[in-house]
Order: sequence, then structure tokens, then C-alpha cells
Amino acid sequence: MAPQAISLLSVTGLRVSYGGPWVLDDISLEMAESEFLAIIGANTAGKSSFVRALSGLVPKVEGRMVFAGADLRALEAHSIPQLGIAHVPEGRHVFPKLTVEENLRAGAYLRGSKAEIIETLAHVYDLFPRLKERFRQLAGTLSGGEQQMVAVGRGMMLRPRLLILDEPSLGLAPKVVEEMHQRFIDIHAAGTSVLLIEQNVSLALSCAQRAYVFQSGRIAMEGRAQDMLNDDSIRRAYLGI
Ligand SMILES: Nc1ncnc2c1ncn2[C@@H]1O[C@H](COP(=O)(O)OP(=O)(O)OP(=O)(O)O)[C@@H](O)[C@H]1O
Repeated sequence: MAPQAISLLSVTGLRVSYGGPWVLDDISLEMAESEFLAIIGANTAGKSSFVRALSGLVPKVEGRMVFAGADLRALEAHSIPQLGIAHVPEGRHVFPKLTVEENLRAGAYLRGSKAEIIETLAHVYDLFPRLKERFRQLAGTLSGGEQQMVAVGRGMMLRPRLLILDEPSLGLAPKVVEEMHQRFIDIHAAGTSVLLIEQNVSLALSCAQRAYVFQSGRIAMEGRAQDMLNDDSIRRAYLGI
């Protein structure tokens, strides 16, 4: 993080458990306003647990998590989106029996006026024109990639300050994955901070500015995404690429 950057998210000494052993231990992470940050690491490294902790979705947490000056641990899970955190969880959770547009509108429950919702819908349709074409289609009948667009679009309906994306490319065709990541770059370029969890390391590092590597519940390394991509020893040791 550049020295003069404004802190958006500050996590210190975070530990997380689901009742058994700590699945995350001593996690300290900083994110600046307007950053595009990636979290990478093997299966079960604790990446999802980290973002679930931010959203108040894990049973046991120790340590400090501050978002835009607010203590996240002091808040109930349902209050966290009000701070401007949109969390798109792993697994494309769309409402299958609702149309595309109804799914998107469900993400706007915290937005003020009707006009504001219409304006935000237009913004989401600009990002994902395919959703505009299919606005009346039941979400359960969409392709996997289109369902992921709905899930991301629903997060964007909050007009978030921070968009958290948990493994958005899981199970999608490579072409769809690339298209999706281009949209994440667009979302970031338009002013939203993005925290991306991604198994596809090369892709994550090619769109993020900085990255943290999680390994067995701890942070193994952190740095500029470009530096990680260019450093052979890091690539071999941590990234498997
Ligand atoms: N609901 C839960 N109850 C108990 N243990 C859990 C739960 N969710 C995750 N864990 C455990 O926490 C550890 C970290 O899992 P987590 O899903 O956070 O990792 P991850 O890096 O996101 O991996 P993946 O890419 O497989 O999702 C794992 O050992 C997992 O078994």
C-alpha cells in the first residue's frame, strides 16, 4: 500500500474457528481505498473463511477488523452490507425461481429511491448486457456464467465501496472466466475496491494490484501482483505456475 493511501480495511491478528481448531491464525492484512486485492492459495488455506469473517459469518473470531473506521466485530452480519460491503459468495447463489431482474432488485434492498434503483440497474446492465437481454428469464435456467453475472450484478446493486468476490470463476469455461475478469477490471476502474479470491493464480495476479498468499490458515507472503508474477522463485514456491 502506498504510504499516503487511505486505509479501507485493516485486519490485525485475526483468528477464526468453526468450533474446533483455528482455521485462520494471526492474519494481518491491509487494503487501501480503491485497491484491487487478490487472495490466492490452495484449497482449505482459509481464503473463504477470511471473507466470511469480514461479513460476520463465522462463529468464532478473535483479533481486529476495521472497515472504513467501523469495527466489523461489533456488528451483526445483516448490518455489514450497510457499510458498503457486498459479498458475492462462492457457488453462484441465485434465486432460481426469480427472474434475472428480480434477482438483481433483491440486491438493492438497501438502496433509497426507485430512481436510484433504476439507475443502478442500468449500470449493471451496461456491465453485463447479456443480463439485459435476459431480464425476464428465470435465473435457474441461465448458464453457469450467466448465473455468476447475476450474482456479481446483485452485489453491484448495493453500489458497494468494497466488492468481495469468492472464487467467481469456479466451474466456468475459460472464455467466460476471462470475460468475467475483464468486468472485474471495469468495476475497479469505475471506482469500486475489489477483493478477489481466486484459484486461477495467473488470472488473479494479472488483474489485481496486490495479493496475499494464504497457506494453511496463515499469510505466507504478500506483495505487488506484478512482482509475484515476475519472480520465478515465488512462482515456484507458492503459486504453482
Ligand atoms: N462451516 C464450516 N465448519 C467447519 N469447518 C469449516 C467450515 N468451513 C470451512 N471449514 C474449514 O476451514 C478450513 C478453511 O476452509 P476455507 O473454505 O476457508 O478455505 P479456502 O481457502 O476458501 O478453500 P476452498 O478453495 O476449498 O474454498 C478448512 O479446513 C475447512 O474444512
